[in-house]
Amino acid sequence: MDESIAMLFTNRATVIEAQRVVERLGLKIKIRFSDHAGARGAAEQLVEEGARIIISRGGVANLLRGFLTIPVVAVEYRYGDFAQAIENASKISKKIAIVSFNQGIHAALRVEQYLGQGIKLIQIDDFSRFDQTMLQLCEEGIEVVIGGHSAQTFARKHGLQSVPIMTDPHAIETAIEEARHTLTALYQYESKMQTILAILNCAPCGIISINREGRITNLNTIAREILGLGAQPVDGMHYNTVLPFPEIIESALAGRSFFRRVAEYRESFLAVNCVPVLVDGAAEGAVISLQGAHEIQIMEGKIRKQILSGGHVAKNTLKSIIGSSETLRQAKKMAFTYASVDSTVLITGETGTGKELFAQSIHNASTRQKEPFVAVNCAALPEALLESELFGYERGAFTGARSDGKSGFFEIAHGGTIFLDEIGELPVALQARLLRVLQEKEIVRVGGEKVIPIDVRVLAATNRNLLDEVAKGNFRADLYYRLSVLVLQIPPLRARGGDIRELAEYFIGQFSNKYTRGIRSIREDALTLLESMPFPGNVRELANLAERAVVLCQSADLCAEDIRSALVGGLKTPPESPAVSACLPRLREADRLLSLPAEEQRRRITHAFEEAGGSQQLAAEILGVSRTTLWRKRKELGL
Ligand SMILES: Nc1ncnc2c1ncn2[C@@H]1O[C@H](COP(=O)(O)OP(=O)(O)OP(=O)(O)O)[C@@H](O)[C@H]1O
Repeated sequence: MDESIAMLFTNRATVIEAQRVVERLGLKIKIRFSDHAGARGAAEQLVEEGARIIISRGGVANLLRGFLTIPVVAVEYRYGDFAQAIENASKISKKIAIVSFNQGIHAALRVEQYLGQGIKLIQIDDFSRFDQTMLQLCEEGIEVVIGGHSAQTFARKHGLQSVPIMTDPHAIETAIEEARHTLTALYQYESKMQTILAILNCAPCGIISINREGRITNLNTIAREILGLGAQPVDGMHYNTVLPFPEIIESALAGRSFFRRVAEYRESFLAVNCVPVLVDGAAEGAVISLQGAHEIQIMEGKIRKQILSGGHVAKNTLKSIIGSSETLRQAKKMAFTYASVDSTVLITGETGTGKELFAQSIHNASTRQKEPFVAVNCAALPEALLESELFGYERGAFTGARSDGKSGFFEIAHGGTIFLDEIGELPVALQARLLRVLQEKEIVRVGGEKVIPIDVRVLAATNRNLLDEVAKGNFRADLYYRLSVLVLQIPPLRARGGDIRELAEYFIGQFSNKYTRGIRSIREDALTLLESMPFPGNVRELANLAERAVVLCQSADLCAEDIRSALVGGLKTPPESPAVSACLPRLREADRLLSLPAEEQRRRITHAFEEAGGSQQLAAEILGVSRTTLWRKRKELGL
């Protein structure tokens, strides 16, 4: 630390005294002599050499404080210094004047009172007054001047005798002590400042601090980026040259805090927080934090992704779609093409054909693949809940609403894809809202007012003929056209020829692994049987059948008999006849379910539920329909 202290004196005696002190204390402090004229240059040189604090005396200390930006410590004049000087001066003449800068005057006053000799005491605060002071002293008959280096020089110039004020070594020691304390405080202050700067620069938002006058005292790199300031120096500039929301800042300077204010800035928006810096209850300045709307959206997306990881991801890709029939290959090719654009796709096809599989694959082949994929089954949620689930709700929107509100599926899907399955089931009132969202690309939460911009690709699916629904007035024509910018038709399994074989092998292999059944092969009779079946529940039905057959299979070769066992009401009853034809009516029964009279449908569904012990999934499997079809049916039938 001592290397950062330097001494500069214009009096050789003081230099010698200081050298003695420094040597005695074993310090490494630089000591320089300079005449009065060269003091400024000598001080600047010392700063260049690394001095962080300078010790000087009297008028020179005053002079240095005027232009140096580092602290200057003055060696004090002491009572004894003056007493000694007066004694020396008295030997020359009794007509004595002490000419001192203000620091010395208090010690000198005590000497005058003590001696009571009518010694003249002159306080000087500016070099320019020396000449005039000496002239006046000559007129008054003064013969000896006691003073520092400057006073002595001027006294001699006007023909007066001069006596120096010597420097007490203890005063030098005290000055060194003071310099060390000041340096320690300076280091602590700098370390705090550097910490604050580091905090500012690692904060994920722009931060600006201003003083009471509204002048900028600090701003971090992100604030520069947000405000487009480049490297332009802004310290000391008034905030209104860069920040266009004076009402918030002025209120903060009056002591109020603001959080999450939205301010317009260059055709975009900024989220602004602004808090006053309070000292003894009064605002001494303010700190403003800024976030660009775009950055907030990116951050939100990342957070959402972290929170939702696993929950809203699409697992499947085009590669996971099994089957090489021409119709399926065409559908895959079209899906791949659709993945390269951002338009809405309407995916149509019978239940269980793989519409969601295709939706996931489109998402995963698109540029949004790293963003959320949110699948919503419009038929599976009660109408009353669907709106708030889709669009979210604002704090206190309805009784029981979580106090902080909730983001809806559209917000969750921000940056990614939303898959609206069973879109044909969307209530008409929500159809109008959805249309607005698709057109405006922004949502307003239920019970809220704030417009939230969203960037979401919409994929919708239906197993209904939507145009028929439009004709019946159940589906808005404008929404239909908005959704069907691109259409992807997934062919039913019966139109895919060889796919049944491929899929059967795939599913049997999968379930054999899952249940560790060790099935080595699938006998040709099993595959032929499967190929001869109509599969109204399409791939889902085939997968379910394969699962049951694997569980029932007792050997390493899965045969037609295992398939037949699986067909008969699932795991319970063995088939009465091994003939393929005997199996078909059961499948067709499932197929027919949907066209049976309502009463019969009701009976069968109730029965299936009883059989399934209340499980919707199992009941759907027993009936050979998808869960959502079953859900829809139950809703229609009021079950
Ligand atoms: N080509 C395929 N390859 C592998 N698995 C498939 C294929 N097609 C469908 N599946 C599987 O069949 C099941 C049903 O598919 P998916 O849910 O995508 O059908 P969906 O048409 O959306 O049905 P719904 O209309 O009932 O919602 C899923 O388990 C899916 O993984």
